[in-house]
Amino acid sequence: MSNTETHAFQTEVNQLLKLMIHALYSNKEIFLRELVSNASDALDKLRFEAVSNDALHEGQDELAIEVRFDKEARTVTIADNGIGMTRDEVIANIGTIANSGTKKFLESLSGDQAKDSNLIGQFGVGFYSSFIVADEVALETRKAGDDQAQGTRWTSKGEGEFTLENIEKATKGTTITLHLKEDMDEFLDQFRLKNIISTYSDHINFPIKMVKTEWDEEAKEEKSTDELEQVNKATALWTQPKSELSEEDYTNFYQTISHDFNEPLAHIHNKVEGTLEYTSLLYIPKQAPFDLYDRERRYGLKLYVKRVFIMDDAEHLMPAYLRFVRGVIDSADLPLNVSREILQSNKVVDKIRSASVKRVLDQLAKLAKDDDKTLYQGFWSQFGNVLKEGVVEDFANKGKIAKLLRFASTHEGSQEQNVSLEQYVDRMQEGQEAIYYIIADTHAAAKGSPHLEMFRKKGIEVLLMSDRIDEWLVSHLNEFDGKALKSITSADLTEFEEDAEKDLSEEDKKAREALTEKVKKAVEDSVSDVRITHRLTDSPACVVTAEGGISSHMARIMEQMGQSVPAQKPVLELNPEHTLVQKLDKLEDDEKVKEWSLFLLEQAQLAEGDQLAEPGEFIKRMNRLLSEVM
Ligand SMILES: Nc1ncnc2c1ncn2[C@@H]1O[C@H](COP(=O)(O)OP(=O)(O)OP(=O)(O)O)[C@@H](O)[C@H]1O
Repeated sequence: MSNTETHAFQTEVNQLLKLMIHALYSNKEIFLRELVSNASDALDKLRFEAVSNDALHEGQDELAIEVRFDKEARTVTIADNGIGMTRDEVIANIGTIANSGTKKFLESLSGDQAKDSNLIGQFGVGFYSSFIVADEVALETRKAGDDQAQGTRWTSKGEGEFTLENIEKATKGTTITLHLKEDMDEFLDQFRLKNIISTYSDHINFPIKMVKTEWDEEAKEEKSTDELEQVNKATALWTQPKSELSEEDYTNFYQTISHDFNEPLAHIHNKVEGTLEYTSLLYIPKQAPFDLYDRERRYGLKLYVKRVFIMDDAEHLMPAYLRFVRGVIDSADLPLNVSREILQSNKVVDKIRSASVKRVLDQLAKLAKDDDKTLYQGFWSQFGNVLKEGVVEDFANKGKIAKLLRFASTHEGSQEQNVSLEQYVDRMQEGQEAIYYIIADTHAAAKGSPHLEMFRKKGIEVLLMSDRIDEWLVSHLNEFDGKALKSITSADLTEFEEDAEKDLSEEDKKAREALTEKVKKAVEDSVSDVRITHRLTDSPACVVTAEGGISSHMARIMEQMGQSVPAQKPVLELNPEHTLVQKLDKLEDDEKVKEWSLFLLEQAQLAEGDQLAEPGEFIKRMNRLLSEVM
């Protein structure tokens, strides 16, 4: 029974294919790198599974990839004798987009081809890159260990649908045949294909073979022989000494394992010998993938044991906050049958992990120190928010990570996060004890906050934070270089009190006390205290968080996350220099005092980005007060 079925591609796949063909046209030879990389993964998987089940080899001990071309049929074929796929796996893997990150990527496309072409760099291209050069693709596969009658053929012209049928396939593994488009004859050439393989796939861990050609003197052309020859070095790149590897080798290997066609930002290659023996080749990408914040996102590290691939996404080898790191770790000290469970609590893994984390952080510190800041700033804009998680997550490296943080600040005035805590400390004023910051929902709200007025006047720098994670960040980063981090919206800013009150007469002090008492009585249901402010110059009032309380910004985040937040009353601070407050001070009618006090409280809450409990009441009150003065 051939059991032929035709399936429609998910609509997104069509969209993706079109975009890919357009965006990668000038890079079209990468199709071979992608297919060889998939073949190599399939061989890796077979080798790993065959450790516990030798029968999976089906008597073929050599694992290899074969690349052939046929000038008459105009095809290029890539075959592997790896793990293969069942019919169900073909349906799940090829022609469907199961990965939620990919779905999000597709949703973000604008439909404008030029703009979207830039985005494709954030997405791994993989199997679909076949359609850049082919107008018809056939994939024949059989799972290792299955009966030879259980093979599957998948064919598609890349235009909306694919067909599946059952076939007999004598050998395990996958063969992909590309029927080249009209203008792709350049790939029907031994020299060209060999050249692409040695450029991109020289260090694939398995032999890549092609049919040997010989010069035919009579016909005056290269003729195929019956022999196969190996066309790549097939040495795992990470086992080579650094001195023998070029930047280009490192980049090509990165692109092979990551399916990213950007260059990496940096690579870190180490061979460790001694009590522990392992090699690590870690890459920091330039661009964040789309699913960086997806909880189910795969990690980018591959684990090998003595050059045998063990697993992808080895999440125990890197903490979550460095989940963007890609690369390979090859250990000589782990057993081949190591499982994810074993990795979770294994001393060898712990040591490799902490050394690898240190290497990545050191590399980042090196980049951050560069005279040319563009690379580090580029990194920060892509991965800064993920790195901040490290302050919360990685106690041992908190100090190192803190040095890598970058913030927007009143010193620069721009939205770009480019000020380090070290720079801030260097610029601190004489006698300044704390590092001041403000957190708001947006950069504009932080920058426009009335709380900054006094700091501006005194010329004290304030860090402007507006990322979602910043509240957690500062709650775990109490100090830097011996200086406390202090929110300028917290009630506790006593260091400025003395300065503000030193020229006041006793009489003035008493008058101010009377004012705060009067206002407190008027709005005592809504506030925890009323004080004279030290932080305002232009605004009449502001609200601050009571000591030990949760900031209103934090309360909002917690509410959005569905957590219950205990009701809290803010502290209302009044600016005695402001006309409105001076007029309020002169009012005698209790009702009027209450109206004006509530009005000042509510406008201060609005300036803070808080939601008013009764916005309608606020409007009514404001209109009443306005009509009185008009
Ligand atoms: N030669 C092959 N042998 C066995 N399975 C394969 C082969 N080629 C592809 N696959 C399966 O199809 C899946 C999808 O391949 P595809 O190239 O689209 O993406 P990918 O390799 O998973 O990676 P990425 O999303 O990083 O590009 C693979 O994960 C693998 O399970």
